[in-house]
Amino acid sequence: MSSTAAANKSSGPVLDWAAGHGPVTGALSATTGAFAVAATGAATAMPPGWALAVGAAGALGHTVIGLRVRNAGRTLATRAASWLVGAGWTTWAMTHGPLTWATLGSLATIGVGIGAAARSSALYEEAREEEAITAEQRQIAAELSAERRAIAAEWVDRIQRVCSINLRVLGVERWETGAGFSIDAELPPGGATWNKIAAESARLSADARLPHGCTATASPGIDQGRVIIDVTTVNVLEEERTYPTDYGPLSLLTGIPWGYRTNAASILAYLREQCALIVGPTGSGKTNMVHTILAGFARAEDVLTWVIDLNAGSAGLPWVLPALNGEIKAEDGKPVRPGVDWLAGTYDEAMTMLETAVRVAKQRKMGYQDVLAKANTDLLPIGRSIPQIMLVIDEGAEILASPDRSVRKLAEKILEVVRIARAMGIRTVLTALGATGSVLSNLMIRREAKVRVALTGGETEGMDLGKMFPGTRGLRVDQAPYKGAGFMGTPESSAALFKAWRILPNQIRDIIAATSDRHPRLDDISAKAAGPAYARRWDTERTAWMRDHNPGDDNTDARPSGAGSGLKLSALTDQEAGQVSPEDEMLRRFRAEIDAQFGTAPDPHSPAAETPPTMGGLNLSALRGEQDSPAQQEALALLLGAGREGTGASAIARALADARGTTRQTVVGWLKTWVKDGTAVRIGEGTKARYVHRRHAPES
Ligand SMILES: Nc1ncnc2c1ncn2[C@@H]1O[C@H](COP(=O)(O)OP(=O)(O)OP(=O)(O)O)[C@@H](O)[C@H]1O
Repeated sequence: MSSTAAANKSSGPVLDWAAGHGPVTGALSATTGAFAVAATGAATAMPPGWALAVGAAGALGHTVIGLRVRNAGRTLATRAASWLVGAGWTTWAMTHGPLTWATLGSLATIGVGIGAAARSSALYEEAREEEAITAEQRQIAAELSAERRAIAAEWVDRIQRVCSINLRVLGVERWETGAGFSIDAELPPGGATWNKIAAESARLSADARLPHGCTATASPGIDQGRVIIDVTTVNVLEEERTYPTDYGPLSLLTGIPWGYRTNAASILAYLREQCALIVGPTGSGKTNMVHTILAGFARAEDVLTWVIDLNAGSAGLPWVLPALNGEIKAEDGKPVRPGVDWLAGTYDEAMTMLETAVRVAKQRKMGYQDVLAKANTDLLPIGRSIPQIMLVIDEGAEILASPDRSVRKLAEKILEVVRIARAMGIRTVLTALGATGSVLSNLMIRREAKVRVALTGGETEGMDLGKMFPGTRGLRVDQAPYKGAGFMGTPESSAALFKAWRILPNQIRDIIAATSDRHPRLDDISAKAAGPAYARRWDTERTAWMRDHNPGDDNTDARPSGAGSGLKLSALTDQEAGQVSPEDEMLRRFRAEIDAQFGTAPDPHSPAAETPPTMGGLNLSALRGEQDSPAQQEALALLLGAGREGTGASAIARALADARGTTRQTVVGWLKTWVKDGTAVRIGEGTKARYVHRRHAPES
């Protein structure tokens, strides 16, 4: 660059032949330039032949550049002529003196002439360019429509050959994802239907020599005389796609994404009224799929997820342990809530959960009569204030099919939830290793669980796609020989190939952190029905199995220093480690998290808190039970704040009525529960009866 500049400097003024000029500036520049040369040349007695030489060089220079940028011959001629005319005038003016009327007048005329010629050549150039662009577009369009015409002709021919139906193609559209195209066609008169083509999907795919995993599927068109045929040409199921990292809020009402179709579009599960059944043999990617489902529920603002996993909790634990262990913190440094609302890993806990679900459903039916009447519906309006409970039961189909008597009791409860709770916002997602025959013979499941997934992962044994997706033909297990891939059908989207996103453990942790503040709380009416069984779901003895089953934790003894991969109790001080059992510590920590969100006082049950609290914040730890309903939490705080004097149901209800709308009857229910479980003590009888928190009760 600098060397070019230096070279230019040494060789005098630079002539930029490519410099742009419009018709006016070009003409002005030419005439003023010519006049200046003529005036200077005359004054300095320059030989007039020089002007001609400069003009010839100018004409040559512009012609070369013009050729290089592919100007039209007409433009080249105009420019060269301008230079030559200008040079001729300069030579004449230098010989006769530039300052005469004749020379000046002729110069002005030449200027106007050059301007007009330049304008006309510019217009010509523009028109030429436009014409070239249009021709190019015409060619692209012609090629495209030739391609479309070729596709149309090929498929008309194919469908005639395979299905004996003579279609008239109305349009062919290539997908933006580049993974295939859709054909919109008219069925011939005489009663041909789209199903006939749909039924021949496999034969059509084979005839078209589509790659594995690609299909030609027919679906209804805009009316019954039309058909849409979607043809995938690129196998997106073959690649591994991780769960999209946008963990933004979702709603059950607008659908939860469970994976993607062969055209790379997401597929949504609508579960307000439907239950779901997911079948996948070992190694097909079923656990991964359950995590994808739990991720969607965690992101939803109107869902509380209850998980039953009697298989060592592998489906639920990754959603609980990182939060319980304090391994992850929210952005503001606060502890996070687990990604699921309740996890049952033992038979007893599962039974407790199912019984609670039945109670909640029944209570909702009674307690929300006014809400239903006001909304003029028999479907409970689900939202953040009344969340839907999604009961995810890993290998639930095996529970349903079990001959074991005690397991049958669980099965009966599952079926009861499925049967009674649709309107009241409790739905189930059952997974199955393969016992679909016996499960699908159950009328209740057939009727209520219409969101269905069959993960094949290349497994052909025991896969009865016909039973899973009745009425859908042309699905073959070998079309999806990849882990995490299979078929999914919902009432809104007919059964077709799909793949679940791969979700990695660090994504699960990120989702727990990102959604911690988003989870709803169980509404008061449901929380009341759920009672202590729900409120104490994270109690030590009830969560002990999580520690026992923690992967890699082969020594289930207390491990206070947090060594190894078991529950990490690293937050324990040395002193506490010596005195507190790991179970109590886990409970203490979890309560501390709740306290961190709602109060400030230490847990009186931990050794460090034997001295009375010095601060007067909410102390939910003191209540030995996580109370999820905010109204209930406030009621407990009022009880605690009432000290030795105690308080009564009316006083608590009065305090809560405005902000929470809590009735006296509800408070009476809570007080009874607290007396029963030892949280509160009832003192006095009749009108003098009052309730005192056990910390302030006379005997303590
Ligand atoms: N959607 C997916 N995309 C890509 N790979 C997947 C997907 N799902 C699962 N895999 C792969 O398959 C392996 C097995 O998945 P997963 O553990 O979910 O299967 P599973 O059916 O639950 O098997 P098991 O019953 O043995 O636990 C995973 O480790 C992963 O490598």
